[in-house]
Amino acid sequence: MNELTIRSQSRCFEGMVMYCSHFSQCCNINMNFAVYVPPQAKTQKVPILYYLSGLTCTDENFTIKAGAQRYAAQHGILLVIPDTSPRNTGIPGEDDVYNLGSGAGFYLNAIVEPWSQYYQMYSYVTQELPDVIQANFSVDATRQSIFGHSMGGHGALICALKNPEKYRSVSAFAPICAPIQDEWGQNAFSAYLGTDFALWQEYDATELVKKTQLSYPILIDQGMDDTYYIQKQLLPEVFADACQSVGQSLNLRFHAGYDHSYFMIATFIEDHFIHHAKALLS
Ligand SMILES: N[C@@H](CCC(=O)N[C@@H](CS)C(=O)NCC(=O)O)C(=O)O
Repeated sequence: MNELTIRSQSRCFEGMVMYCSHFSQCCNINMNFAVYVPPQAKTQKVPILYYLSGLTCTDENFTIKAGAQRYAAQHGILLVIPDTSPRNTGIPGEDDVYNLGSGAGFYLNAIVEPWSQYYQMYSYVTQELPDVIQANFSVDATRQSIFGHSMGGHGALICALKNPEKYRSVSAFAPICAPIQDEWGQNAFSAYLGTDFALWQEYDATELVKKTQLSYPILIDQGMDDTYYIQKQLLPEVFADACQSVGQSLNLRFHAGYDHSYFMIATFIEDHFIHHAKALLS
């Protein structure tokens, strides 16, 4: 059940970048993910940091662009980078647009046919994938954290907020912060979740933080020249207001001149590792 196919592996900072695939029970199809196994895993069980990518990404974008392996090796943290959706499901139109279907799973469990047959990304990243990682790598499953970018930054926030005990820390680069209030979110939620507004709220970070607070601080970095920030797809201020109203600790940092790209992520990735290492290694 947890059998992995290793598509490729390359040595990196004395550890290993591995591209893997496996049959996912909950998504009902083969899924891809990338892993960075730090050198420390040769002799001990290491903590795990999940990274959820944004719209249009595969397991490759972060792996090749963020420069994360240097810091994962330094801190002895195993990185897991799932794909952003099931692929090649045969659902009509699945590859037609960048913000729905392939590359746009939104880390939720779809209830509307035909998406619901495959698009169970919330269960996949919070339950099935952690089981697969535990069964196949030298990890300490009691020590795991999560971060992500854009759609994946939102994914990280909801996974943490819905599971306050499961993760030790959370952070995000330019996350979508209030999907039920922006166009990307409304488009995806109506396709995947239908018209049940109460269910929409169950997958919205701003709504969730009003109900459940985390005992640890949330770190968010946002570039001020980010087109999607300017177009109000991300709405970090709305999330910040909700955090403030309920006393959730949030370190929201704005950076002049930075856009939505992986250049921004590469610039601030070290700080995110410091943030997570503090929680994972204490
Ligand atoms: N409008 C863009 C949206 C895609 C986009 O900016 N995706 C971000 C995440 S929301 C990303 O990480 N892209 C891949 C990359 O930069 O490597 C498109 O049509 O491609």
